Amino acid sequence: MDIVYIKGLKVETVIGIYDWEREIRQTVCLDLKMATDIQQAAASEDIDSTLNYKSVSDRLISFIETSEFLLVETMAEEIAQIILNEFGVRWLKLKLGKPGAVPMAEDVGVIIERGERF
Ligand SMILES: Nc1nc2c(c(=O)[nH]1)N=C([C@H](O)[C@@H](O)CO)CN2
Repeated sequence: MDIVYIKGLKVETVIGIYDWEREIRQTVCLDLKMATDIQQAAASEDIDSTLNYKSVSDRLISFIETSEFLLVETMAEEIAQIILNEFGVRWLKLKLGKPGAVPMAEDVGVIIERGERF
């Protein structure tokens, strides 16, 4: 199993449970590992033979920028389902951080795995 990854993808969005959070945009930061097989692309150098991290990034940026979730849990789950359903990924690990949410902490958030490893 090979991995295509995206690290430190930062997107501004409306997220949070408090009234004041519904009035501002905050940064969420994604680290994403997606299982794939890179051998065909490595041999052919054909971008269509692999998982295009630019395409995944663009889709997620668009989705997150227009979303208005209360919880990071819900956003993480929805992101995972987009990757599994739209990009044919069979397993992923997603870290979704909300840096700045807890001033005394460097970062807070969730880490989830979805799908089956192969
Ligand atoms: N497990 C979670 N805990 C908290 C969340 C969350 O989304 N998941 N959200 C908040 C607030 O919105 C917080 O980010 C504001 O500081 C608190 N706890």
